[in-house]
Amino acid sequence: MTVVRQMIETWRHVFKLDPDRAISEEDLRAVCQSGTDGILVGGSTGITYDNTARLMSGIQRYGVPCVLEVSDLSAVVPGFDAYLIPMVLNSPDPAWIVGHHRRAVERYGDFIPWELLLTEGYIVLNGNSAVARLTGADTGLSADGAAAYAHIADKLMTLPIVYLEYSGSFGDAETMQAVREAVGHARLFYGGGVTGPDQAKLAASLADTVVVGNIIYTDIGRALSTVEAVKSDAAI
Ligand SMILES: CC(C)=CCC/C(C)=C/CC/C(C)=C/CC/C(C)=C/CC/C(C)=C/CC/C(C)=C/CC/C(C)=C/COP(=O)(O)OP(=O)(O)O
Ligand SMILES: O=P(O)(O)OC[C@@H](O)CO
Ligand SMILES: [Mg+2]
Repeated sequence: MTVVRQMIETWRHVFKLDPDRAISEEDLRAVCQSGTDGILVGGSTGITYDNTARLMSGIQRYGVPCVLEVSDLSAVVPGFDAYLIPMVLNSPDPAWIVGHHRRAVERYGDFIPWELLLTEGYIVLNGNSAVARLTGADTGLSADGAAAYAHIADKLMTLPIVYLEYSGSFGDAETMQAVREAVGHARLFYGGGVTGPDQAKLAASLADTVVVGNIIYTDIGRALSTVEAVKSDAAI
């Protein structure tokens, strides 16, 4: 197992910071010193080399693991602890599954530090999210349909991460349960609509790793409260 795989195996809670959104120094420090297991840097639109590099530098002052979730080839910045590479499994457009990836591998070739890369099999389920619009993901899946993608990612593709993505809204319980049952060896990431302790505990009871994003920018206190909620053993 690679070092970065070992690292994510320990993650229960991570914050996702978007290079395209402003955050104060005070809030950045609070997020980085919150006791979270890592910071994911990522977003689906407006991501540039400069805003990504600036955010990376800000986070790295605090010593928390800092990982780039690559969404744009022009914004691959050296210096992160690891690179997560999304594949949107329920997109009908192969560009979001392997197309951009082929271009990236052609472009970076021998310079790719493969031991720092991990692939994420995304299942995108909130049709109103930016990532669903960008990738045209088929968000009308039943619980069984979502679980089928999870089986494909976990068993046929043996991906290290299955990412159940409801960005902007909290997930459907039946679907979350079905995906949980389908994922065996992969790490199950859940993200979407975790805005306080109750949702954080519920997500933590089903997923291995809970990702908290948008609430950082609207209510920092509630965002910080999710760390302890996820890391405490009790599930609601
Ligand atoms: C020396 C050195 C560092 C070399 C570089 C090595 C390297 C990392 C090379 C790249 C290798 C590679 C294969 C790259 C893939 C390139 C690529 C562009 C792939 C496409 C990825 C993809 C499917 C993107 C779609 C969007 C997506 C899934 C983004 C993930 C993050 C996400 C869902 C954010 C949420 O978005 P947000 O904007 O917050 O949405 P809301 O508004 O709904 O909140
Ligand atoms: O922004 P939220 O809704 O918390 O979702 C987190 C993350 O899964 C987004 O990619
Ligand atoms: Mg977001």
